[in-house]
Amino acid sequence: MLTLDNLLIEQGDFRLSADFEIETGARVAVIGPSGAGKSTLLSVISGFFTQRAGRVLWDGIDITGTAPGERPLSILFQDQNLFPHLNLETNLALGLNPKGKIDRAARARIEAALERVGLDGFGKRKPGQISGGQQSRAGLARALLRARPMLLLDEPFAALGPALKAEMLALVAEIAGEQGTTVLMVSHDPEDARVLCPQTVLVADGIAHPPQDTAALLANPPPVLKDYLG
Ligand SMILES: Nc1ncnc2c1ncn2[C@@H]1O[C@H](COP(=O)(O)OP(=O)(O)OP(=O)(O)O)[C@@H](O)[C@H]1O
Repeated sequence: MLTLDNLLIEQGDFRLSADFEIETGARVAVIGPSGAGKSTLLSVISGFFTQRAGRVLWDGIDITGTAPGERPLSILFQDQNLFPHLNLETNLALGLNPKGKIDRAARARIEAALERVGLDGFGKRKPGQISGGQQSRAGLARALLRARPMLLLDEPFAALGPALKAEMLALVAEIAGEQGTTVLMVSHDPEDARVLCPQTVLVADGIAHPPQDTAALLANPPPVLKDYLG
């Protein structure tokens, strides 16, 4: 279980509070107006940005002071955070250990992860030598390989066409289901929330609200969400 305990986030004039829990294995969309603080909330959970007050806990253990790489999570951004000068094999190996060392066991796991996302035989290619959709798959393969309890997605599939995006969301659902992964996904597309996430955290007016039923929220959105959805 992820617990955001009385979090207060400040960034210049910007303030955001969050005080709720997310059950293990839940899939939760994070939606709200541009600039509301969705990415910042994910940065605090992943440890790249430090909150003003409050704590982040995983299964009751305080991870507030834990370095990003040591937290029980993987995070995927739109650019898939792949290193352009390294081939996919090495990019994936860096998900396993910080030096990217590839022994026989690691190679087998990397090959299995690439195969799982439909990229078998692509290990020696660099990110620039594959398509955007394939880069998304490679990013997901690295997250899959790390097999951390939480997967944070910050609009990783926003640049993909509708068919590819649907395919990636289905792949996330499948892999998260198998590994029991807790998923938090920032998206501007309410359809993504509908498809992947039974629950949604609404971030608006300085508050990250506790998770609520996605279908009910989208069927009857509060004014701030209605304005944003158009
Ligand atoms: N380095 C910074 N210094 C001060 N304020 C910042 C900084 N970076 C972001 N902000 C502010 O923090 C707020 C939250 O930004 P954030 O990127 O988390 O919003 P978001 O909901 O993810 O937006 P979007 O949907 O447009 O990506 C914004 O109002 C932004 O202007």
